[in-house]
Amino acid sequence: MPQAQARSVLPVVLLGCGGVGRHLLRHIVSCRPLHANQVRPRFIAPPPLSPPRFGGALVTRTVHANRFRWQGVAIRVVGVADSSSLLVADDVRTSGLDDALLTDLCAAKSAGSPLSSLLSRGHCQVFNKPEAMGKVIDAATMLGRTTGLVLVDCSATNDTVALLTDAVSHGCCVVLANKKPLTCAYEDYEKLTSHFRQIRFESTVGAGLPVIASVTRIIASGDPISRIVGSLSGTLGYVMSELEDGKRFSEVVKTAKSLGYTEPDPRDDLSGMDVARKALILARLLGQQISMENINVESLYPSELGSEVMSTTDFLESGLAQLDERIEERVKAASLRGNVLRYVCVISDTGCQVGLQEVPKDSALGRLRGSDNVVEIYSRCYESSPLVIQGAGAGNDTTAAGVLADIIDLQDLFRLA
Ligand SMILES: NC(=O)C1=CN([C@@H]2O[C@H](COP(=O)(O)OP(=O)(O)OC[C@H]3O[C@@H](n4cnc5c(N)ncnc54)[C@H](OP(=O)(O)O)[C@@H]3O)[C@@H](O)[C@H]2O)C=CC1
Ligand SMILES: N[C@@H](CC=O)C(=O)O
Repeated sequence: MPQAQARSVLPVVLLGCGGVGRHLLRHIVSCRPLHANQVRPRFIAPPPLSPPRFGGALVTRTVHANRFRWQGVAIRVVGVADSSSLLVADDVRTSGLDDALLTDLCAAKSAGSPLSSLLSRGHCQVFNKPEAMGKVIDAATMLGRTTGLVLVDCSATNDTVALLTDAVSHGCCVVLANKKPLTCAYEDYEKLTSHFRQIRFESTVGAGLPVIASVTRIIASGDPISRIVGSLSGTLGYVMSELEDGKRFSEVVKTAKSLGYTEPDPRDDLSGMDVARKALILARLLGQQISMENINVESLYPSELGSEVMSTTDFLESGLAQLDERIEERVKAASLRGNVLRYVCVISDTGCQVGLQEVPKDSALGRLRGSDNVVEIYSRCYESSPLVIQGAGAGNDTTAAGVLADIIDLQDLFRLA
């Protein structure tokens, strides 16, 4: 029978409360009962055995009862930041933002209100940038040395790299949905991942799909991975399969955005850069010391429609439609040959490429529908029959679920309360 409940408390600071960040907060709140009662055996070293006084059988039972305790987990959200400010609990060492406040925070951000609109609720403070980032470092320094802290990056910016690296060096853990900190300069990547046990980034590739976990396990087993091939963009997968049904490119891209599949600026998807980032994350995991410049990337729009020339809004309102005709022609040409278009990523010892390919309609890639990703991993053990991972590869819900699973996966590094 379980002994008295022991609990790990995981203090969390969330960077970014957009589509993914808000879903994460909702998942944290709704999963509290599940996590509190997590039935996971935890090994507790038994006390040294004294000579049996009451006979062997009794001693054996006592040792077993002591060996396993049942552990629950409590996630304490101590701070939430957006692009301009940080909402933080009054005393991050002892308290978090309560669930009612987190729920209201999600509603306020969805309605476009600033985090400061929640100040009247009490037990929290708001700091605006740049002071806000200093406060995150203060919390990371203090909690990293004592209880531990998980810094969760659900932003879509390069600006968090220094902060995350600093936090890791103070003993904090990091969980990423944001791919940019892992696709920065190689030296920065090395620093950030130098304490590999403290960092999780499953959702950066394939959203909630276990791609990183599978690659990491194969590497750990000494089975050399020779090639990874796949369709790693939920947005481009959705767009390409909708085009087969005769829909207009500009319309399906807007729908993909409304479904939460695209990056904040959909040009990140259409340029191939988002897939290239995923390819770089996987290639670096395989030990390749490469950077973005080493990846061949095919963009689906010309530089005249780039972010240096027009805003995201202008691109969506007028730029996107300029692409309809040329994409439609490519789809039709492929169809005449019995093929469909898929945005394919290939990572091997000889290089990384991401781009549009014609593939047979009845192939594994050709059969993909909607936002599904598919990844084939080839290694010595998986050479003639690759390991295949397939399923929903984008969306706020599944991505946030992947982030939450990563946070929970860190529980063994945290103290029991
Ligand atoms: N959607 C998906 O399917 C998947 C998404 N991801 C990744 O998840 C991340 C989040 O995506 P999504 O939620 O759609 O993006 P959103 O644009 O909806 O949200 C981004 C959030 O980050 C905040 N932010 C911007 N800069 C900073 C900063 N310097 N510090 C703290 N917060 C900041 C924004 O603030 P403000 O509210 O003020 O604008 C916003 O709250 C992205 O990196 C994306 O690539 C990964 C896998 C799948
Ligand atoms: N925009 C991305 C989201 C996940 O990384 C995609 O479409 O795959």
